[in-house]
Amino acid sequence: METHVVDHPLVSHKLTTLRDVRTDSPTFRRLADELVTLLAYEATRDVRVTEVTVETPLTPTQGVRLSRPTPLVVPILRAGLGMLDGMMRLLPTAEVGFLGMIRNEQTLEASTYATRLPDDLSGRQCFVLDPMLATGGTLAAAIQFLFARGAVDVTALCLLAAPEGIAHLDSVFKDSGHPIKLVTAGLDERLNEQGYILPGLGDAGDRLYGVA
Ligand SMILES: O=P(O)(O)OC[C@H]1O[C@H](OP(=O)(O)OP(=O)(O)O)[C@H](O)[C@@H]1O
Ligand SMILES: O=c1cc[nH]c(=O)[nH]1
Ligand SMILES: [Mg+2]
Repeated sequence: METHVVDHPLVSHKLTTLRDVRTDSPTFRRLADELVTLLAYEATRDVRVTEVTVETPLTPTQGVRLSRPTPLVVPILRAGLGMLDGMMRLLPTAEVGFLGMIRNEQTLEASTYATRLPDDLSGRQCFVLDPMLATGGTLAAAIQFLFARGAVDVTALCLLAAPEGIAHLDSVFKDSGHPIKLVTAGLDERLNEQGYILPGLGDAGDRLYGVA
């Protein structure tokens, strides 16, 4: 899997404040939104475009427009919802599918409680949004849903990733023949005994929306 850790002082600054335990929910939501827009700029570097001719007030010239079918953006509920607006700001014509997934706190197994995706994703570029890549179980299952419906390539945007999660995705998809890309604001050290990313930022869903 191609992994891109965005190295930019604004990204580091916003991520540091997200990590801070004193950052309240309204500030956390705003910073996550801003950070995603910066990640989205990197994540869409290979978005497919088609050459077109456009008339300026002076003369025709060559340019590009986003190709059809439009990309599909898939936030993984709940915490991925906190990344949706920031992504759509850069890709306003994208379509949005939804996956509701939750990780069992004891077994760390991911399960799916909601699926609202187009049936046919043939030829679609997909962007999956989930702030935390921990064991990788959630993201692996989400990506499998997309490939099963015919998606051709998948880019995951995560605020933070753990080495264990990246290794898991590498092993699950190594023979899949499908390109997968990860764009993240930070690659952290490891998981703790409860499967939380260290140093991390805690439970992203709780910090965005409160304890459910
Ligand atoms: O890589 P994994 O080990 O699978 O863990 C990562 C998942 O855990 C969190 O979701 P959570 O289950 O807390 O649900 P929430 O978004 O509703 O809080 C997070 O948003 C990821 O989806
Ligand atoms: O550190 C972690 C790991 C999984 N999910 C979170 O929200 N945070
Ligand atoms: Mg959570």
